[in-house]
Amino acid sequence: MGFASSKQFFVSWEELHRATRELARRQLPASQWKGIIAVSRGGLVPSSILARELNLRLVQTVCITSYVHNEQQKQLKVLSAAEGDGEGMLVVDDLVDTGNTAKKIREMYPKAKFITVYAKPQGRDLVDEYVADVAQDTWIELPWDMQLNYSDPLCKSDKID
Ligand SMILES: O=P(O)(O)OC[C@H]1O[C@H](OP(=O)(O)OP(=O)(O)O)[C@H](O)[C@@H]1O
Ligand code: HPA
Ligand SMILES: [Mg+2]
Repeated sequence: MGFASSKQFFVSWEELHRATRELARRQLPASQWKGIIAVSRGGLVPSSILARELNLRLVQTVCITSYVHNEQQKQLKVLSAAEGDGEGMLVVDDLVDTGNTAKKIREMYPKAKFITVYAKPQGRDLVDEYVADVAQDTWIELPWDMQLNYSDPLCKSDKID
């Protein structure tokens, strides 16, 4: 779990799909968009769903990796990036948390519309549009990071011989 997060919000594939379709609906008419820039990796699945819904065939990526520097500060490194200033493009990420990634994206693509599925308070003003609010102290568990597991019932039945 991420530091500074005391709670967890578990997102199923169905819920992610529903929320991302809602995000797509809000981007109509699709004719205003040239394509999508997916913020890899978290933005890849939402971008695929958006591209299908909006019938956009141009899907590019910006590949950013973050690592913790000096035990505290998150540093970002851009491994590869779609060219241009983002004009006519939707830049898509799964979520905004502290807003570090969003700040970098805005610098790189000042003319793009930056959208995410989930947003926490610290970063939400940096996003042009998002679907669901999540509290700052809550870690979002995304479906590709989870698996189905057996869960014990709340009450165990006594064994009958
Ligand atoms: O608002 P922030 O605090 O910057 O956090 C949000 C970013 O963090 C996650 O990506 P991460 O850098 O963990 O890499 P990933 O997409 O490859 O999982 C998420 O996908 C966002 O891109
Ligand atoms: N969940 C998953 N990845 C993240 C989060 C989160 O809440 N915040 C930053 N990266
Ligand atoms: Mg990411």
